Amino acid sequence: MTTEMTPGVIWTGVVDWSVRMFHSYAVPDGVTYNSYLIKDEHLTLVDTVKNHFEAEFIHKLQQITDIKKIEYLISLHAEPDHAGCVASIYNLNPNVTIVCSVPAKEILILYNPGLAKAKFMTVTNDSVLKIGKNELKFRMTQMQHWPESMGCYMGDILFSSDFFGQHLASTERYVDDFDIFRVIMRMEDYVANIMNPFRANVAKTVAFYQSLPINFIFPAHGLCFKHENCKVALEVYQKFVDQTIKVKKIVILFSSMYGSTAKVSQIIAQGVLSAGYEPVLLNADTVEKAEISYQLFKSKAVLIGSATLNNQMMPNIDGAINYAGTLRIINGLKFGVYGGAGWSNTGVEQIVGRMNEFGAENVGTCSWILAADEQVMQQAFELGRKVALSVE
Ligand SMILES: Cc1cc2nc3c(=O)[nH]c(=O)nc-3n(C[C@H](O)[C@H](O)[C@H](O)COP(=O)(O)O)c2cc1C
Repeated sequence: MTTEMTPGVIWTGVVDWSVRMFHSYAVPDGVTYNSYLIKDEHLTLVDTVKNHFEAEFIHKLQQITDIKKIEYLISLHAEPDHAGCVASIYNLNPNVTIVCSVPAKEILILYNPGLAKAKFMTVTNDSVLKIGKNELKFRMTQMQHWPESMGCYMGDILFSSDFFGQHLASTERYVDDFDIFRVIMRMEDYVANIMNPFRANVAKTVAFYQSLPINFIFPAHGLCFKHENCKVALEVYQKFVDQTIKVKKIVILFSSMYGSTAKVSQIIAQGVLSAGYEPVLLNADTVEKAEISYQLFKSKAVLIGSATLNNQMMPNIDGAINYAGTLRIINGLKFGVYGGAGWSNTGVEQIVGRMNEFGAENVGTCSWILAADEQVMQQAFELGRKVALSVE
């Protein structure tokens, strides 16, 4: 199926319904790879799809046009989920001009050496491409994900590439026909897991996009936005760059072997609640790292509970801290640590050190040997409360 998004712009993407893990990023609602065909005097395709879907993609395009008639292929981002069929289009139509940023050209050729012979047009913020009645302008968004990404805009339409994207598989194309809260949640999850390390650069692009007279946003993943709903997408990114995206929640992340650390987590949650914050309990052994990162991204503080295993913190706590830490989600968080051990509480000490390295601020710890008695429970309650009260 293709969809006419607005007169002259046709969605030619594919829906990846069954994917659940995407570059180690859990995507429980699947993924969509969006591509758009602009019908103007010079037929123009904006992005392709992941190579696994080449057959479906080419079939779709052939239903609506002769691929040889495509004059420009705009490759906003050279990552294979969007540029995976650039070579396929070139092979069917060697006369096509591939329009991309300067660094994208090199990446596209590295991925597909056959493209070395293709016609390229590299563009910058000052470039204008006339395709007939319409003209395309470009906005470099380099190092706001990858080093070569860009957006492009045509009148009141913004083709935003990964900006405003969400990992969602859907038969609907516009947010208007979908659950908008789910879209917002998935967009925030995308920001946490992909965009967060690049906040300072993203802020400049958001300011620029806010200044455009946008009436349609066509991202490279997920649902699209039109009219008033464009504000919804812009607002998520504005809150992200303004650092006002957090809500009154505190994550309690734990991993336990024989249950004492798990049991204490419940008491910690009571302490958090007593201070007026909502506890979000996440078992690191059953919740995906991407979900943990999203919850930390939305939270004002974190309490981490871990048993000691072979003198270390539990492995899934280690993995979650590293994943969120390198995404810079831990930086600036207030935190408490708790946990049980058999003879020496090195796991708790190790977590404090790791969290400090990632720029978080320790508020306190609570530890015990083998079983948590009533005194430990009281200390745990106080720790939960203290961490919550430490948040401004
Ligand atoms: C495989 C294994 C390795 C362990 N290694 C350590 C250790 O290095 N240091 C320690 O103090 N306790 C160690 N323990 C003991 C646990 O930390 C202890 O049972 C603790 O109470 C578990 O907390 P939990 O009830 O939350 O699982 C180990 C236990 C197991 C099963």
